[in-house]
Amino acid sequence: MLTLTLPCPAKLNLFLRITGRRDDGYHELQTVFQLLDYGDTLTIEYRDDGKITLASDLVGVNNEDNLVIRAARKLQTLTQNPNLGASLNLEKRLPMGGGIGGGSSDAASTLVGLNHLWQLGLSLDTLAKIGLELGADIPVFVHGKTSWAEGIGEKLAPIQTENCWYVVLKPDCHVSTAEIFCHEQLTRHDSPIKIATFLEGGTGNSCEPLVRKLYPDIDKALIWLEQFSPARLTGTGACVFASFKDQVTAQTVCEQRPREFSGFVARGVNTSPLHQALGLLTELS
Ligand SMILES: C[C@@](CO)(OP(=O)(O)O)[C@H](O)COP(=O)(O)OP(=O)(O)OC[C@H]1O[C@@H](n2ccc(N)nc2=O)[C@H](O)[C@@H]1O
Ligand SMILES: Nc1ncnc2c1ncn2[C@@H]1O[C@H](COP(=O)(O)OP(=O)(O)O)[C@@H](O)[C@H]1O
Repeated sequence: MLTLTLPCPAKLNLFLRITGRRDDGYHELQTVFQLLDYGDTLTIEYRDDGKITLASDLVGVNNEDNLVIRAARKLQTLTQNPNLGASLNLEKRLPMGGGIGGGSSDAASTLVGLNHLWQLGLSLDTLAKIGLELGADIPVFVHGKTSWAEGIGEKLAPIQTENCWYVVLKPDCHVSTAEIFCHEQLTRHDSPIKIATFLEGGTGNSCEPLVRKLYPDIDKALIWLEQFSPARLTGTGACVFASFKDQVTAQTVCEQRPREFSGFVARGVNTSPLHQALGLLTELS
């Protein structure tokens, strides 16, 4: 097959605790990455002239800085085969800087897709390690399973979460992950918890108090969504979310949102739509 069209699903952080800080400044976390059946779409066309090109509707990011191109070039360098190339086309649906992992998921689909198209035969573990050098959130999308995560998000253990629907709201602001992690008021010493505590529902997002204070629009979105179901920040924001038992209820809530928030409804999935599209779980895991 010479062309692949692949999903790049979003994630939510169902909770987020910051348990420490490494010598390199990166923070150690505990989180659950919940994959969603909603995301960007990446098309990859094989080329045999060694060129890598990208067409993208992402505004504000140069192609050379786009994680898709950066991931493709990194993999190409490792292959040491000057003929392997690709024309990539990225259709963005996920808001940038939303804490829902759009750029990371695009990069993961690039790595997994090119591995397939270029017939490199690299394992998901190897692809995840390559991805981790580009961003802490890439490994979970490479492995493609809703997971309990530790370390900086690279130590992953798949878990099964309840089958539910999420309303995700994006206030009209952009949160820089680096800004939040550098902030002096960030809580950095949460005690580690066990999975049972998460399953009992006794957890939150440690970035949320600071982000709410710095971004009043996010605070407003959380207050609005709380009317319907417990609401939370994902990652370092800017998106907030709440879960619902069925699609109709979630859609009804989403449609009532104040127009200052964009939003979408998505189903939580335990296996990534990317892996379902490629039938990868049996082939590579
Ligand atoms: C904290 C999370 C939770 O999902 O936030 P979101 O980005 O999704 O909101 C992520 O792990 C983020 O992952 P990602 O967005 O890939 O972060 P990176 O590009 O690797 O890092 C951006 C910057 O954030 C800081 N950073 C990031 C992750 C981490 N565990 N500790 C950090 O201190 C570092 O200053 C780094 O330079
Ligand atoms: N394909 C891409 N999609 C989104 N952002 C990208 C992409 N490539 C590079 N970026 C950069 O990565 C940053 C984080 O983007 P994103 O993954 O959407 O946010 P988050 O990490 O908050 O979920 C953006 O601010 C942007 O500068």
